[in-house]
Amino acid sequence: MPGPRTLANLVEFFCKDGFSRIHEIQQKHTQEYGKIFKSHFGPQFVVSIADRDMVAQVLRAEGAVPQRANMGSWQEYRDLRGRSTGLISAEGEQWLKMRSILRQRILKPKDVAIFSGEINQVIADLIKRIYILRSQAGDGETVSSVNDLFFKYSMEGVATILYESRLGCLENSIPQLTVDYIEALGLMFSMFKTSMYAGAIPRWLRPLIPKPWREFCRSWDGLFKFSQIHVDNKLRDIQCRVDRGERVRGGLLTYLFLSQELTLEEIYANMTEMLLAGVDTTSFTLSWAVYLLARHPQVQQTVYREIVKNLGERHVPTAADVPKVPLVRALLKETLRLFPVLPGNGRVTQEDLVVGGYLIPKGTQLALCHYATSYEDANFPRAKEFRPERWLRKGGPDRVDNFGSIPFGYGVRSCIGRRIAELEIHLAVIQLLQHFEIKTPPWTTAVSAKTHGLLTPGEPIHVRFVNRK
Ligand code: HEM
Repeated sequence: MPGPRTLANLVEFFCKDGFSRIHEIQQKHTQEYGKIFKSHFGPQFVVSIADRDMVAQVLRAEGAVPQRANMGSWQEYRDLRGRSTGLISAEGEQWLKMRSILRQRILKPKDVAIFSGEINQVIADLIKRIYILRSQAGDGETVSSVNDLFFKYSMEGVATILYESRLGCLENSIPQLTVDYIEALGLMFSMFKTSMYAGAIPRWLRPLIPKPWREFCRSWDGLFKFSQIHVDNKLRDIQCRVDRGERVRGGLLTYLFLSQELTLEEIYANMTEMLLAGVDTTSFTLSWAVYLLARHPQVQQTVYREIVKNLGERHVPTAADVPKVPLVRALLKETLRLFPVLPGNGRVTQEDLVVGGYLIPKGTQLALCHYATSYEDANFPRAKEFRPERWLRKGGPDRVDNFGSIPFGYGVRSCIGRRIAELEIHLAVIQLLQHFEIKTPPWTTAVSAKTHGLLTPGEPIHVRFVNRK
């Protein structure tokens, strides 16, 4: 099997900061070595697959308990601190148990549709915040770095559903606990790269290169601490109500606490990992969606017209309204095709497999190159262009069997927070367009993507929010 030489790969990643260009390297390697190629990352051997049909073959063949990657370093941290694993880090029976409990509460659209009201309250705060930020700008319209704003929105939105409580991220003065949390999350975000180093550097080298592992542990400490405080606060509240003999109803956390299907440590771990998985992913996607709308006024106008026609200028939408505006859904799909938050995903083969004519032994780490397949003209005609309407056509790319763009993954191990993210983004896009015409300030240039664990906007995105006439 062809592939880059080990030394070339090490130089590319560790000396030329290939970690921030993983998406481009995927495309480059695909052009150089074909749609299936091998690479070495430190001690890790990886087979990369950048072909839609081969990706489909691998994912369709997976069993009841797929493994995404070697989570040794995550597991080691949890053992060190006596913590449980959550959905992302757990494997085998432990994962299966937690997944089957959590999937019953948040995986179906109707499970999260009930949170429309809570999310709309967060959106009302987001819009208030936009008015405040705009009024502070020289032109009275520009919000600098919507990345920051949407980060706060996503965090508030996810936390509202996960912790059943508000954090105050969109307030003028953010509570200290939340500030600490944002810091912990920032640390966690910077951890992605550290995490790769921590995983790639063998244990015996740690005394010589201690920083990645130390930072890795420090960021996890911060994340667990934040989550635990919020979970404990909510659980105390629930317990008081139970003690008072009240009939307690609530969302996910209330259910998990009262049903006792998960241990307290498992609840902490899952809340921590879901928050980790849910904030940046959603905020980057919303930032890109708004960026694309600003740069494509014609598309924006078409989406806006559909909203006004089918929902009205001021109607506050709920999840039930989203199917009435198919272009909004198409916008999200097209945004995630052009900027898949996870530019690549992984699977460890559970059986020997023959893919692309090669025998891949059981236990091999596969890298599924979603970024590369998303930009292939054969999968998506004029793939570089932003054309949300491509997702509307019958028989178009939005087929269940199109593995060219699967931004939430596929199968039993796919993203469990998909419906939460969609709800947050769909409702926010509708209301933002109802309130504002979204434009780019004349002084801004194109923003490119970089990989930072996730595919993120490489620079701040500045946007003008112009009042609708
Ligand atoms: C636009 C937003 C999001 C995108 C693009 C995204 C994408 C993904 C992808 C690609 C995976 C891997 C799936 C696979 O291996 O097949 C994943 C897993 C996961 N996501 Fe998301 N995600 C998003 C938002 C969220 C949110 C809001 C949450 C939680 C509230 C969340 C929680 C998780 C968890 C816990 C996993 C691991 C599932 C498991 O291993 O069983 N994600 N996500």
